[in-house]
Amino acid sequence: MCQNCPQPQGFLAELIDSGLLIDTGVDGLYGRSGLFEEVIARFDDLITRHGGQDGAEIVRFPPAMSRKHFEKSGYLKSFPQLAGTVHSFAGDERAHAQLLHNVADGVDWTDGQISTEVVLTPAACYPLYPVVAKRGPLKTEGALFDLQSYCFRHEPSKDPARMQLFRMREYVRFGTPEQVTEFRATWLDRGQAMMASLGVPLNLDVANDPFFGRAGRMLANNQRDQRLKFELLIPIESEEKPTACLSFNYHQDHFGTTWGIETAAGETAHTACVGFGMERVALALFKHHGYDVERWPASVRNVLWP
Ligand SMILES: Nc1ncnc2c1ncn2[C@@H]1O[C@H](COP(=O)(O)OP(=O)(O)OP(=O)(O)O)[C@@H](O)[C@H]1O
Ligand SMILES: [Zn+2]
Repeated sequence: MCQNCPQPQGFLAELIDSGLLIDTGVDGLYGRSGLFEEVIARFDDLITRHGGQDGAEIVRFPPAMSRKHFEKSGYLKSFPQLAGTVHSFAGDERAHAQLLHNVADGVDWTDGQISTEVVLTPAACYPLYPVVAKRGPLKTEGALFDLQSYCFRHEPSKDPARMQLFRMREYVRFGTPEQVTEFRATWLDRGQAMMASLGVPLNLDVANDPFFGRAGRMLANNQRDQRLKFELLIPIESEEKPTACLSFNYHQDHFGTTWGIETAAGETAHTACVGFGMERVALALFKHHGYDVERWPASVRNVLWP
């Protein structure tokens, strides 16, 4: 073991010692144990038990998306600091020899890399909008989707709840402003009831996204003032700064305009989503109920293992 490298501390160290998370040497990039995955699967099932009756269309994308779609989505305007792009080698044999030299010398070997047609998915719903746009105008009842994906965000941290690669389950609603705000109101109630049944302390608050730069601060203020984003917070790494485990976002016509998605009446569609941070919820359960799931409160076990 590296003697001079800082070793994980606090909750992260406990998670690694207990074997639930597996250290890779990169902050925010962890392997998961079978037990950790079992808890994720049980929570995934709980979400379906709360939302499955709404008739959402289930869609799963791999954890990468079209670079063209990503560019058009506007993500780089708001969050250039979080984006992860996929590059690849495309040189000749000389360039290959140079690359191997650079690797051996421990110097940057990536300058010859060229961008591929894929980038890493930043939020589970991003690959969906162009697909919905391509289908043409929505039906009168709008549309509802059930998504889950690994997502990448370049925000390396020692906080185990802030990962670089994590799973997000989402329900995404498309329709008129009334349809979409009703969906969000329903999930604000449901999400709180669902998490309360897991016996963890929670608190709902208005929030904003970490928009980049000076223009971003205005966007963030506007998002807060208009109450477009709510987060269900649970203390994980810190009591003072609880962690967003569920997010409820009303995008207004942002994605409808970006992608040209129309309602049945020919208006620009509004969208909203509820996002569940799968790893964050699992971490919250281990934090508040301990590492031995056999000893979790019976009420919580009954909810997860009905
Ligand atoms: N770095 C991360 N690691 C693990 N889960 C995350 C991370 N970022 C977001 N999530 C989860 O995905 C959900 C939806 O993402 P969203 O963009 O709304 O989060 P966020 O507002 O960026 O979170 P935060 O404010 O903590 O950065 C969040 O509610 C959270 O549970
Ligand atoms: Zn974030």
